[in-house]
Amino acid sequence: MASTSYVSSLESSPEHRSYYESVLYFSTLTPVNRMLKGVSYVYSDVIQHHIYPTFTEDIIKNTRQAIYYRTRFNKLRVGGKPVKAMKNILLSINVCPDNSHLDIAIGNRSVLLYTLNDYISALVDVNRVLKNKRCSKHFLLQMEKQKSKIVTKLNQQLQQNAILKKRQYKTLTDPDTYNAVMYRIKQNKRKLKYSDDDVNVNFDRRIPVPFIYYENNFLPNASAKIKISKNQIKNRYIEAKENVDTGEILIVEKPLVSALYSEHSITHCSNCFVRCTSLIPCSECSTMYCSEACYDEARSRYHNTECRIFQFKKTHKLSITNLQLMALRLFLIGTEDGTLLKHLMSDKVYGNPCSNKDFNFESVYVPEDYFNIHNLEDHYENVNAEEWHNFSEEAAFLLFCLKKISFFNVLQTEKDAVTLTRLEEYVGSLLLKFLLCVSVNSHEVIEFMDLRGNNNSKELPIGSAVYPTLRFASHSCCQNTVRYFHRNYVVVRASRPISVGEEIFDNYGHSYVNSTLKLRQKYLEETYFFKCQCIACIEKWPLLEDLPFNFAEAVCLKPREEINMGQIKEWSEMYRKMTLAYSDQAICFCYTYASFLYKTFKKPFREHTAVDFTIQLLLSYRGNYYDYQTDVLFNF
Ligand SMILES: C[S@@+](CC[C@H](N)C(=O)[O-])C[C@H]1O[C@@H](n2cnc3c(N)ncnc32)[C@H](O)[C@@H]1O
Repeated sequence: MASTSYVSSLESSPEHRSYYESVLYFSTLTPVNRMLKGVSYVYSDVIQHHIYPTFTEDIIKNTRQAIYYRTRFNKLRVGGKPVKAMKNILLSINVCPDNSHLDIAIGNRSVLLYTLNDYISALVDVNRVLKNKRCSKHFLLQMEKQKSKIVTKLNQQLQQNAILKKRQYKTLTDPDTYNAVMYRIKQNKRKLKYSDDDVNVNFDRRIPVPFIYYENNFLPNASAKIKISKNQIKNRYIEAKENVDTGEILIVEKPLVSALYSEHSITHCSNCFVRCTSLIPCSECSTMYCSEACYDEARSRYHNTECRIFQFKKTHKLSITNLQLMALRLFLIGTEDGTLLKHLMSDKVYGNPCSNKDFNFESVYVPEDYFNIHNLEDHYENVNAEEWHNFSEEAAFLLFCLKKISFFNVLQTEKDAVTLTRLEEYVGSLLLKFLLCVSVNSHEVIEFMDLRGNNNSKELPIGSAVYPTLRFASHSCCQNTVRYFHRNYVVVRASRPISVGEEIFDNYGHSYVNSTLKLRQKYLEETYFFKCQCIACIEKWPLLEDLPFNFAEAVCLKPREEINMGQIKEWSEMYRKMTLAYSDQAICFCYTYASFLYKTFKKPFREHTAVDFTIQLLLSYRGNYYDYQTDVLFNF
């Protein structure tokens, strides 16, 4: 690492420019020049001001530190403090180089997991240690004993499950409660599926990610009932090709890129976002994965280069934001770890990050093709000078990190210097472009927690992601879809009947129900650069508390005498008595009731909104759902 060249070049660099001077400069440039020159303009300021004084090569992995945390773990575990003990053993695993001490720490964690009744995770940990055979004979023997204890417990649990099922069957008379309980038992059973030598376990043992029933020939992650269309105002958007029923699945997909929020880095897999009590670390940096399979996938897509950046402890202290991480990953995936760079730079279209080569509506959509990454919406013409300045600084920081790990030396460009080479400048502009893309195309990934002990449930944001098909969906303040997550997969379903030719709408975070017209319009204009013209905005629908709620007051879509009011009364009573836990019956009833309401009464009506909420809540139980009473959960 030739850090000395920085010293000499920085000594001769100009005085640090003021922020306002910089923003003023950006205001004089055309949008294209901001994209092409922005990073080189701020580059020397960024390294001088933010990075250089503290940026030293400092590998995180450290056996001594790992042993220190393990010793603390042992004291805390024996002292009856499992949560603190778990945190310490995770830290030990996190900092430990890939040697026998890592196996000892993993074996120790297995013992704690066993006492917390988390047998599958305990088994996986033991199997990892036994497979590696790196510890002493004595320790391996202890692990063999631990394994037989765990397997016995798992068998007992399976038997208990069967007994519980029979007992519930006899005692439960209310069909809703019965179904909710059966659903929990089913979940539990799924969690208990294992084989004795499991190492690569899929920890998401709740409900599998659903299938798309009608396959789309062009959009591999979407139902055949939708297509991408285009108009002048919105650019691309999603449209129904056929009538869609309430509850139908429209999209199921993995992210193109995602990034876990750092506060969940020792409780969730960094690649698939599953909550997992037996995470393993990357052998070089502190990133944690649920399995070898996830680790391998991350390495094959983006982690090899990113890992070298993470290995600088100080980089961690400066902290890369989620937005930056996703932009970096987009860059690494799109350019195949830099191998395509020279080819792209000399390409007539891709050589200019501002060029607009449109999505190809007539061929099969391959999300990871550079072509499709390049055509992500970036709004480069709408970003103001101050934002350009800030985005340029963020891109310059990423570029600096790439230079620092010799990314460009491999590509045979000039060595470290403050003046950027043409290739480096090009990479800077791509990073800048991808930062813009991520800021308008990403979604927050949510986990749903049932905190029944506290009489409370909550949605926990765990990371962010860009989804290859969902990214085409426009916003509406009264959207016609509902979305939920399985790990970082997204599932999008219709939340009401959608007719052929109607647009499929997502919601970008502000709904007419809980956000005023002024607030949501401001948010959408500032963040997504458009003025919302959805029906709720045009008709100025009131907030939830001011909506009509009485069936007698609701405006009907057909003559009132044709409406079966007896049926409405019956369904509305059933709806009010429903248990708010997932069951197939409950969700089917809500779909039917929602379809009926949307076909019968004009929006906005409070009952529509209530059923929309219930559908979202019930579906949340199907995705990333955790129950404090039955799951082993840690929040550090
Ligand atoms: C996530 S992208 C959606 C796909 C985008 N239209 C495209 O062609 O890639 C978000 C952008 O779509 C446009 N958009 C989304 N909803 C819109 C709406 N209701 N009206 C007008 N433009 C909208 C805005 O330009 C927004 O920044």
